[in-house]
Amino acid sequence: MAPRVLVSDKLSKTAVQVFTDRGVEVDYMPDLGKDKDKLLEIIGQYDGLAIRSATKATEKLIQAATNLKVIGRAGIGVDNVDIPAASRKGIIVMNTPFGNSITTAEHAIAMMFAVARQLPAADASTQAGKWEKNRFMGVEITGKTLGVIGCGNIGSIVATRGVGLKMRVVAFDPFLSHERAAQLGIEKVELDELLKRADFISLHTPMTDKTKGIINAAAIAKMKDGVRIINCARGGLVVEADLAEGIKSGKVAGAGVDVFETEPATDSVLFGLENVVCTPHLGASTSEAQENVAVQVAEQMSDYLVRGAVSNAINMPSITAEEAPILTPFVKLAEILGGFAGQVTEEPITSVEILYDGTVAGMNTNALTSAALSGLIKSQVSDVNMVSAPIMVKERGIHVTESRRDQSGVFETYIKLTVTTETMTRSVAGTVFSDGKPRFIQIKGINLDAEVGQHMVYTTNNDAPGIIGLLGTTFGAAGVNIANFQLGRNRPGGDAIALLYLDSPMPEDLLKTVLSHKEIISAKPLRFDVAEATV
Ligand SMILES: NC(=O)c1ccc[n+]([C@@H]2O[C@H](COP(=O)([O-])OP(=O)(O)OC[C@H]3O[C@@H](n4cnc5c(N)ncnc54)[C@H](O)[C@@H]3O)[C@@H](O)[C@H]2O)c1
Ligand SMILES: O=C(O)[C@H](O)COP(=O)(O)O
Repeated sequence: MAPRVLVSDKLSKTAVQVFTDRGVEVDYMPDLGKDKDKLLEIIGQYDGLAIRSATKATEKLIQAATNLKVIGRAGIGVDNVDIPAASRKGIIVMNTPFGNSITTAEHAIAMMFAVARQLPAADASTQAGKWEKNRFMGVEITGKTLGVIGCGNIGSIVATRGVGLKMRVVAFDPFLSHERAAQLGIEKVELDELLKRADFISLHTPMTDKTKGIINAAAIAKMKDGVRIINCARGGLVVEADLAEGIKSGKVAGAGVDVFETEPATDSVLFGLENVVCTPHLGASTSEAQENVAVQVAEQMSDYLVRGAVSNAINMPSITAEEAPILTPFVKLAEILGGFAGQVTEEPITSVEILYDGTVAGMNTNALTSAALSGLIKSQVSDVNMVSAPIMVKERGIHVTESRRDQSGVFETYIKLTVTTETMTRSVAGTVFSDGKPRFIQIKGINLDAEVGQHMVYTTNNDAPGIIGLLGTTFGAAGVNIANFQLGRNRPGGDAIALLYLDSPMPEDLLKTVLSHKEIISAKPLRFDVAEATV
């Protein structure tokens, strides 16, 4: 059945064509984002949800989204999506990080000019027939200092446009390197210095605990008299009441505000103040940007729903469409190894170590680790996948490490997963054969070569004659067919293990019978999510 996507915000209609061309059914309801109840009622029918900023993907909506696999944001900010809730539910959240950057940077520059020359007020006055030539005395931009807070995709475009306008540009961004600043022709400075030096300040950070309210009364007090502030990033970055005070006192000569603490902003302390230019979150609103983000999000969502490729996901490592088929058998292997460790380990796991050896070490190991963790935790929680597993493992305080090395043994490639609890360490390794099927090749350091089946049993015993016959007879007597039987031991007469691949699940009373044999130390039925053997 074709996957179904709901578009609940005003995306360019080109998105509909992209979805359809790629075999995805799409319902285009651009005003639905505002109708929370209706959205809640129908969201369960969809595999994908495509949004802009009007739809709020809250925890409540996510809980109701029983089939949802992906939320695609046609734009940059994902603060309208409850990412932890989506991750816990295994839903990928993706955005389009570049599609509207130029457009938004241009809006910030437009705001800077509008504020420097009071264009909106001058326009309104002129069209009202007042001809107030003396009222609208502006300032030049050339030679002024532009302070950019947050110098990522948009901030760096604003910065270079500033340089092009013959401004001196200083930027505050803890993640901006001096080399990158030099490349952009700007100066990297600390926040206080930026506040002290800038004639214009433009904000371009995401909304985080650290950036919320970054422009408040204390910050404004440190600024130059007559500073002009532009915010085309997120409303909460500026404390609106403090900015309004700054404007009223004359400390701040003007502000360009595209984003508000509460949106839609139908009322604000900033409305009606002298030289405050407001737009209704128009930063990304050009036909070019909207076409870019709509096409991109529809391509990304379709690629994921149809081909398993992941790009620009906030909560999952990327997997390209080219690598998806190569990665798939290894994703399965990693999940099986995690599944084995999760099912046989009966005490709390404190750490997991995953070793990638040989060719697999050069693959997308982030995705493989997510798959291994998903397998590991599946025995404890029913609803987990590669998106939710890392977060669940973290919540359980399990420490995860990854290592890679060049081919070190007879196998061209293998994955080894080691789990540690308070009392023991257990490892399991596996590989993918040329038939694309996963195999167990080592358990507890004991070599073997076992196919993976849907129903399996893992037993341990002291190496002694007659165990194969004993297990064979016991399973035969219970009418359970053994499809494959693999044994291994560390030394003659030492620790021995057996992995039995069964054609049907192991009945409870058969397990009791197996455990009643004094030669058998432990027996654990296992289940793996692989195709059932045809008998
Ligand atoms: N008005 C609009 O319509 C519109 C359109 C697009 C994007 N946006 C918003 O613009 C903002 C920037 O988008 P972007 O694509 O440039 O993001 P980005 O991730 O490329 O850049 C953000 C930059 O902020 C920096 N940063 C993070 N924490 C910081 C801190 N505490 N102090 C200083 N810098 C910090 C990061 O290092 C990064 O370089 C986002 O909030 C986004 O949602 C608004
Ligand atoms: O983060 C973004 O991309 C912008 O805020 C644009 O939001 P919009 O899609 O609602 O215009």
